Amino acid sequence: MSTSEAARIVHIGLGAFSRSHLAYYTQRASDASEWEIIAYTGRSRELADVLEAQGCTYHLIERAAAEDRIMPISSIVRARPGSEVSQLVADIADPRTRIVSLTVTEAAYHLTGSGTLNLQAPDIAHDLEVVQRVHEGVARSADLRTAVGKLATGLLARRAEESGPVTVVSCDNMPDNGERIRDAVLAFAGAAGTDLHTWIAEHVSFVSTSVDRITPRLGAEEKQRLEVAHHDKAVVVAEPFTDWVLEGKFPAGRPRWEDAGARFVNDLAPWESRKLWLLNGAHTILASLGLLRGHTNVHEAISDSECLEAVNSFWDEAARHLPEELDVPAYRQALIERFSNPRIEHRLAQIAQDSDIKAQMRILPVAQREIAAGRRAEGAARALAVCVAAHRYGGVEWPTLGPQVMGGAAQGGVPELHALWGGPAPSEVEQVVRHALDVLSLLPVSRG
Ligand SMILES: NC(=O)c1ccc[n+]([C@@H]2O[C@H](COP(=O)([O-])OP(=O)(O)OC[C@H]3O[C@@H](n4cnc5c(N)ncnc54)[C@H](O)[C@@H]3O)[C@@H](O)[C@H]2O)c1
Ligand SMILES: O=P(O)(O)OC[C@@H](O)[C@@H](O)[C@H](O)[C@H](O)CO
Repeated sequence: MSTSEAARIVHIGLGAFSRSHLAYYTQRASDASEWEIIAYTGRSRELADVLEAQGCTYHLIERAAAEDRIMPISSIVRARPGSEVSQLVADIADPRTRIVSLTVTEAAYHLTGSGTLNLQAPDIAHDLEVVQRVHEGVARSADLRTAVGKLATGLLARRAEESGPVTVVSCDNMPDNGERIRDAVLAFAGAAGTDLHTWIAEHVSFVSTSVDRITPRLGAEEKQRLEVAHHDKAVVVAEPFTDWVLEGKFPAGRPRWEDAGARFVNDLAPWESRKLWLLNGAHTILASLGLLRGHTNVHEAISDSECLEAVNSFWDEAARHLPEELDVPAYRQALIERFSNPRIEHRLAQIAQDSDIKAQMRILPVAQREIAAGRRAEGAARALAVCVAAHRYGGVEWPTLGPQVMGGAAQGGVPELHALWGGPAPSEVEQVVRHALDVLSLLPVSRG
């Protein structure tokens, strides 16, 4: 319930996931009545309009293989389109705001391969120009496009209004997500002519998190069916499993998310690697190879022995770089069951979006660790090769694809693999590319 005294979480990137995760944990905290979420979409307006028209409440359906559990959610009190930048900036600067959270997709951070803000990215360059023109009095911050630009501008306004400390929480599937958004904000502010280092060090905490709950985008038919059944145009469907691991301080307070199962740890890195490599890495492999092999959903792809084998050989390599205490065998077993849930329609095409950026964060680190340990990284190499193949040749039948990929190898490897790799010496890249292509050529494609 909205009260003017409630502490606020300003969320950027209202979508399916923030509604199955952040809103769920906040609603289930024992001090939920003291908190409210004001949510902005990243850029589209439809969901904000739909939610506002129904009082921002909606149903979360936890969909198990056997049955549904339905939960009304009401922790969001305002839903606005990301285009309302002036209001978003004012909300970030408002002293009632204690947390700013994000789920805007990995691509929205506009990072280079090494994790720094890409100041040349067209949308970032656009926003830097807007900030410059705002200083000159000839533009409004309302014209900002990127989450980084909006967040940096909101924090600048908070500094000007002396509204006190605040915590930024990234819930996007990226390693070191808190550190990356902090560095991106500092780089953006610096490029815009403002040094925020000292103020941020004293007033803003950037918390890193690992978020885990499969929440697919609904297909049109299912959306319509659920709308009729629940009189709700904004139903969210997620798997029953959920996990949230967080590292960092909350100087302005936070909801008691631990009451809903969240875990606060001193070192997020192993949790994050387990989740990003095993779950998201496997998703990226399934999306690439599964689409090439004619599948539509995750549960179909995981039941294909070729896909399962590709996932398992990548997992075997990843597991060597994860601590025993995290019980990787149990997590792997649980993942197979989660992926196999036939009532979760998680479309491979959705997961395959921006798969080049995702592969850099989910698969490449395992390949690099394996090579550093003197091994051939066969599973990771095959995974990277299928990502590149799907990215480059998606929709093309294998008989055409095979010779094209092999032709690329003859010319010194697939250029996208080189671009993806970024790290080790070229000879190692060649070795992995060749091996990956050998493996690829052994993968028969069954369609229809
Ligand atoms: N869906 C899941 O299962 C899941 C699980 C864990 C983490 N996540 C994280 O949450 C993110 C969002 O997932 P979702 O299911 O809510 O997706 P969604 O498509 O339902 O919502 C995405 C949100 O991000 C915004 N956005 C997209 N591209 C953007 C861009 N370039 N710049 C600014 N905003 C942009 C959209 O406007 C929307 O508000 C994922 O990319 C991932 O990082 C999702
Ligand atoms: O959301 P993305 O696009 O980063 O990745 C697609 C899926 O791998 C992802 O959404 C998983 O379902 C999720 O990370 C599970 O917790």
